[in-house]
Amino acid sequence: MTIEIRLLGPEHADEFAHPILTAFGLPPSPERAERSRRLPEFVTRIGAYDGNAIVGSAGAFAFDFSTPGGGTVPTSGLTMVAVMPTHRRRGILRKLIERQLADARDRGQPIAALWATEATIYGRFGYGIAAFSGDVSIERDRSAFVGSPVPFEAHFVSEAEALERMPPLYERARRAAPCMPSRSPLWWSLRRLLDVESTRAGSGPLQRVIVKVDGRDEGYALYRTRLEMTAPQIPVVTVTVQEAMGASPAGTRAVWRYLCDIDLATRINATCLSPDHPLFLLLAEPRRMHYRTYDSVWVRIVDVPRALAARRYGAEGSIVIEVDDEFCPWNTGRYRLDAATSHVTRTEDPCDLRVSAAALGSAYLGGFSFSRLAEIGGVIPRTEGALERADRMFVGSRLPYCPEIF
Ligand SMILES: CC(=O)SCCNC(=O)CCNC(=O)[C@H](O)C(C)(C)COP(=O)(O)OP(=O)(O)OC[C@H]1O[C@@H](n2cnc3c(N)ncnc32)[C@H](O)[C@@H]1OP(=O)(O)O
Repeated sequence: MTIEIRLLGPEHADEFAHPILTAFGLPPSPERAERSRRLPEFVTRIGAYDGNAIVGSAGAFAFDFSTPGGGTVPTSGLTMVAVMPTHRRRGILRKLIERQLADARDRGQPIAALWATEATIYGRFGYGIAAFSGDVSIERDRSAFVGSPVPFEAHFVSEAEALERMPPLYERARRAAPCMPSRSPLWWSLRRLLDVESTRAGSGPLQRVIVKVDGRDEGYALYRTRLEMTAPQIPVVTVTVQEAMGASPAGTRAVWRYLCDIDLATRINATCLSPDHPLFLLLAEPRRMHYRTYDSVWVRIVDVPRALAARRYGAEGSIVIEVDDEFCPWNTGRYRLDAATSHVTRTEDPCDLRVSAAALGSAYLGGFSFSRLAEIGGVIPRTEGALERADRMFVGSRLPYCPEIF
């Protein structure tokens, strides 16, 4: 059996989707394929072929992730990875990832990122777990906030208004937290604001709300409601939040207060909230949001010097990091990082820290300290105080947070 790896154009979107639809048990959807064709972020479709039959696929979005300190880094967002069950465990995934990372390098994307279906798959390719998220189900009758209330106004907006007023609020939030992808206007309309039957999962139409504090747009909510009548004629409404974003602390407080005060609602459900989400401090009874966590984004460093130069650091000083990278051998070597300027140079100087590619992926956005990673072996300190110095540089004020599964 010879497997050929081919790059596919958007005109092959239907064929490209075949392996992932088979894996997830979904029927072909011309509408979904058309939407994916139109997304400017969807730049790479890789197919694995056995003769004329597609037997594996991997796609990649091109977007910019926010980095600690308010910068951004071009990112290859791996998506729709699947190998047909008839062809599993013959090395096809390995070939697809090799091609994805070569493609990312050609495009000048210093990092790659993904959401994994199974956490056991991607570590071997140098992806490190970089962020966690959680789902909540807030008990509305236990949703009192601590602190002083913030007066606000909430307004329903049309899709066109949402498309104009929500992206700037998202951008303000993105500057404050690492790991948030940039979004084109089409990403907004084809993914975030999309309101077709297949996206509703039994709930009602998408509600689009902007909250204003002191007369200024400060946050937004995208959500649906679902009414069920329980005996004896007791209405129970569940609010399912697609995205709720505050552009400022006041905006965050206002938008969640709005959601928690919707009449008839008993539960407010939301997904993809960061482990340091403000709700942990806003709610008088944070336990009553029933936060359940899972690994979210995995990061793979594709180009070490460019990736390190694309973020800011929390302490000054310099450090020499030696990277071991079997899968992307061009990364292997020693790098001196000057934290004040984010300047990175290759060096032959003795190293302060040795890190695996996956450990560097885990530390890059500040989700894990080098000290913590050293405890499980992905980081080896070579000089006195190196771990503490690296931690002061890399760990930011916010945990990485990706509000959306891609
Ligand atoms: C970013 C995303 O899109 S996440 C979506 C991932 N896709 C899915 O979950 C769909 C269902 N799963 C599949 O289609 C396949 O099992 C895939 C794509 C995960 C793996 O494809 P395969 O071609 O079988 O993988 P391949 O043979 O290249 O294996 C490479 C290595 O990964 C290991 N591996 C592959 N899949 C898994 C898995 N699910 N769990 C644990 N290890 C795995 C293999 O054992 C092999 O290890 P080795 O290098 O030590 O020998």
